[in-house]
Amino acid sequence: MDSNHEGLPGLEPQNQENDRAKINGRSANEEAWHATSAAADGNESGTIYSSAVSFEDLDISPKLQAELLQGLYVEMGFTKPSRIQAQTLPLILQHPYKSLIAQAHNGSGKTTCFALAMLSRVDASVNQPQALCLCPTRELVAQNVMVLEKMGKFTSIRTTSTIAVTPASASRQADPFVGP
Ligand SMILES: Nc1ncnc2c1ncn2[C@@H]1O[C@H](COP(=O)(O)OP(=O)(O)OP(=O)(O)O)[C@@H](O)[C@H]1O
Repeated sequence: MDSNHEGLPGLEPQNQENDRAKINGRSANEEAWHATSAAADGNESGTIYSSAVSFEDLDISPKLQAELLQGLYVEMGFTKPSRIQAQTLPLILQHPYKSLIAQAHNGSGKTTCFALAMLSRVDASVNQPQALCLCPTRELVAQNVMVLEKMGKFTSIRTTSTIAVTPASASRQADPFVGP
């Protein structure tokens, strides 16, 4: 978030963000996305890496480019990459592929970074699992599957999920009175 924002008196930082988002009529996620996107438009070009101004700038697989751009524009409703997307996607999509650890604010668009990378780097003509996304919670599994299905809607790529059942999670499921 913009570090120049004055804090709202009497609120914790997280509550201040939520409150500011409510005042602007946006969800906290939307607010965060607008803030990071605005920063990307500013004069913060100190990076040694190239960054993408548009989704067309990216090395999306030529075989899937039209379908994935349709997914991004039509299904997801995006117009241009957010800052974290602009900075990371060229690294993930360009040969030689790099391993990447990235950190950015909640709601800054990180999911698209790995979702688009997974969809672009699989070979849709090969009918076998080619990309694996490990998630720490079942809610994130559901959220990521939804994004992958929407973004990949115009491709023939299929997404499926599996949830590990541990003794602890199995006993929680068996007892309806134990919390999530
Ligand atoms: N390039 C973009 N243009 C417009 N909206 C976007 C863009 N990228 C992401 N969004 C939207 O911003 C919201 C937050 O994106 P996303 O969930 O990918 O962020 P995140 O960084 O993964 O969040 P979290 O840290 O909470 O998991 C979503 O509603 C998503 O559709």
